[in-house]
Parts: sequence; structure tokens; C-alpha cells
Amino acid sequence: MLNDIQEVLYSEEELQAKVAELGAQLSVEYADKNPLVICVLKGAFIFMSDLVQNITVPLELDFMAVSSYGSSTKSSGVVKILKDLDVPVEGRHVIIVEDIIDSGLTLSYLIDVLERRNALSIAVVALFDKPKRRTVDLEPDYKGFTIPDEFVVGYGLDYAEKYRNLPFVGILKPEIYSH
Ligand SMILES: O=P(O)(O)OC[C@H]1O[C@H](OP(=O)(O)OP(=O)(O)O)[C@H](O)[C@@H]1O
Ligand code: HPA
Ligand SMILES: [Mg+2]
Repeated sequence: MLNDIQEVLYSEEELQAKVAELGAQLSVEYADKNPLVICVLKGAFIFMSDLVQNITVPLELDFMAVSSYGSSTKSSGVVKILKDLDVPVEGRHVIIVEDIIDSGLTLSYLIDVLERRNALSIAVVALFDKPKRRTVDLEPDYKGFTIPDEFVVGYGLDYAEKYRNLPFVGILKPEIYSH
């Protein structure tokens, strides 16, 4: 598995430091708002887990599973809801937790769904932002790192369901997906 990594972009320590920073920021801005923190499965599961442990104010959480990549490094353009939320978002302050914003299609779809369900406010926290690949106009409200136009894996992020369990984030060798 390690042989498939071209370069480590962020170490475990760097990721933890950034997640702590984001958690501290959200703790200030969401004090007394009892936000509903939504994890976008599967990619965001590790980030979500670390992030909520760094938020010191009351919150509730829920999970939604969506997929558009399959076993490709390019978005299919079709976002499928594989698992919906368990609770209504109407009247709630919602925080969407994403591992990465690439084309932006997943998030623009999700934001649209949650707006139509009458969320009171919607904010996006994304650990990684790959602005070069954006096809829709979208910026996260809270962001970890801006990354180059490379396919990255680890810390929840996969290629064809592999590499999610790496504790760091690295660039996948192009030869892994280019044949
Ligand atoms: O901005 P976009 O181009 O839409 O890409 C970002 C989305 O793609 C990945 O999910 P994926 O569809 O691979 O599902 P997964 O989280 O289960 O890996 C990632 O976790 C984001 O949710
Ligand atoms: O760079 C990426 N890595 C893993 N999953 C992704 N989904 C969109 N972009 C990426
Ligand atoms: Mg994926």
C-alpha cells in the first residue's frame, strides 16, 4: 500500500494540528447553536471523527452517504444518495463535513438538497480544497488545506475503496490508475 504513494502531502501530526484549529474555530462560532454536524460518507469519516472531538460546544451529528467517483479519479457527474439523514434539518444550523472539494458537484448537490429541506443555515467545512478542478462556483466556509491538482488518498480518502486507512495524506502514483 505504501509503495503506491508518490509523495506524502500531510503527515498525521500536520492533519491533527489543522483539525484542532478548525474545531476551535467552530466551537466559537457555534456556541449556543446546537448545530447538526453532517458527515458525508464515506470519505469524511475520519476527519469527522477527529473534528467533533475538537468541538467543545453541544452538537448533534448525522451521516449521509453519497457517491459519484466509483473506481475512477474523475467525477461521474451523477451524485447518488446511498444513505439519507435520519433527522430533519428544518430550522437547524447545519455544518456539512467534507474530506475534499474537487469538481464541487457533490457539495452543490448536497447544499441544494438541504436548502430545499429548509435548513436555517448551512456551512461547509472541507479538509482539502482542489480549486483547479472546480466546475461549479463553490467555496468552503472553513477550509483545511488547498492542494494541487493531484489525486490524493489516505485519512478517509480512497481510490477504488483502497487507502482510506492510511493515517497521512499522500499523492497516489498515476501509474496506479492510468492503466
Ligand atoms: O467535489 P467532487 O468532485 O464532487 O468530489 C468530492 C467528493 O468525492 C469524494 O466522494 P466519492 O464520490 O468518491 O465517495 P466516497 O466518499 O465514498 O469515497 C469525496 O469524498 C467527496 O465527497
Ligand atoms: O483527490 C481525490 N482523492 C480521493 N477522492 C477524491 N474525490 C475527489 N477528489 C478526490
Ligand atoms: Mg471516493
